[in-house]
Amino acid sequence: MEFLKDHIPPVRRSLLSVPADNRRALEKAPKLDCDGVIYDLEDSVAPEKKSEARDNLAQAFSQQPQSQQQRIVRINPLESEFGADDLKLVAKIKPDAVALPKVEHASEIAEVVDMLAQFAPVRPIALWAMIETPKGVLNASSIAAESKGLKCLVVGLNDLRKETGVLPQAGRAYLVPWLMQIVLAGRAYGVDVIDSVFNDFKDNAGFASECAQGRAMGFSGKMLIHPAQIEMANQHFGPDPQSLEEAEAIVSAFEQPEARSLNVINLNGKMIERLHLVQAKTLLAQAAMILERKRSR
Ligand SMILES: CC(C)(COP(=O)(O)OP(=O)(O)OC[C@H]1O[C@@H](n2cnc3c(N)ncnc32)[C@H](O)[C@@H]1OP(=O)(O)O)[C@@H](O)C(=O)NCCC(=O)NCCSC(=O)C[C@H](O)C(=O)O
Ligand SMILES: [Mg+2]
Repeated sequence: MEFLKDHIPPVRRSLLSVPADNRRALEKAPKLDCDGVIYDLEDSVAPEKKSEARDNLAQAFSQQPQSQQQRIVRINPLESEFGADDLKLVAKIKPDAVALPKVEHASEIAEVVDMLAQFAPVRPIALWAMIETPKGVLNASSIAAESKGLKCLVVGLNDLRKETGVLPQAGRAYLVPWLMQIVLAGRAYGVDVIDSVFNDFKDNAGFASECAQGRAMGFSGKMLIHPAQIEMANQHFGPDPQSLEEAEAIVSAFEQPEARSLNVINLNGKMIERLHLVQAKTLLAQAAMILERKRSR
């Protein structure tokens, strides 16, 4: 896997949102098997608790300076009375990324990048954008194309439903065109795409079917609200045994001397090209990363 070493896309199957004012949840989060934690200062924290929530995060990060999980802090909008203080905290605790809610234009990302460069000039912090308003969806491609430092688009369907009047329905039929627009925008510009939260955390069948749909649509993972959703998200968005077996077979087939100078081969009645070899190697590398993380826990 030598050639992939610096290019393995980060694994983002499961991203658990944790309200930063909830000390119990903050304590639990680092021990959970999710790929990332989104520490929320925005909608899950009441205005009078924002300051306490920031203090909690400062304490949590100082107690655990490194983490196997990707750590993302979702701040309040910059134009709100809380945005600037949130960003100062981000500059101090240095998470892996800062998530900006309700992004509608690339200029909002640029503004955060500039402010962070002032507060924390040494190490740039990656940006994630929540796409959860009608303008956000319409502008998803310019947001992805023009935002330096942007690594992820995360869909927020609660806000999008609120803003558009689309009803929550199994199968998300009326939302699928917008979801695909966001997937396409991200993929066109090398920005990862994460599917929205599923609110009914006791409905396992509904959640499983939405994970399967999100995976089939091309999302890399799902934002989660409850620890009970982690395992299923990991299963649906992670490499399954059959895909791993197929990936091994593809790698091995291209290693045969007779395949070395071929760009296309017949593998058990299926056309396989070198682009499938790249996909196979990426999958195997991600699976190895997941295993390694499990072992070192
Ligand atoms: C939804 C919840 C309020 C439910 O909480 P609770 O009633 O405490 O659930 P349980 O009793 O089932 O909890 C069992 C234990 O698990 C811990 N727990 C629960 N949730 C979390 C969590 N998110 N992270 C870590 N740990 C968690 C409880 O503390 C219990 O532990 P124990 O005491 O040991 O038994 C709650 O799950 C919750 O607040 N979830 C997150 C809400 C949130 O972050 N909202 C913002 C993100 S959603 C979003 O972004 C929408 C988007 O913007 C959009 O527009 O769509
Ligand atoms: Mg929202």
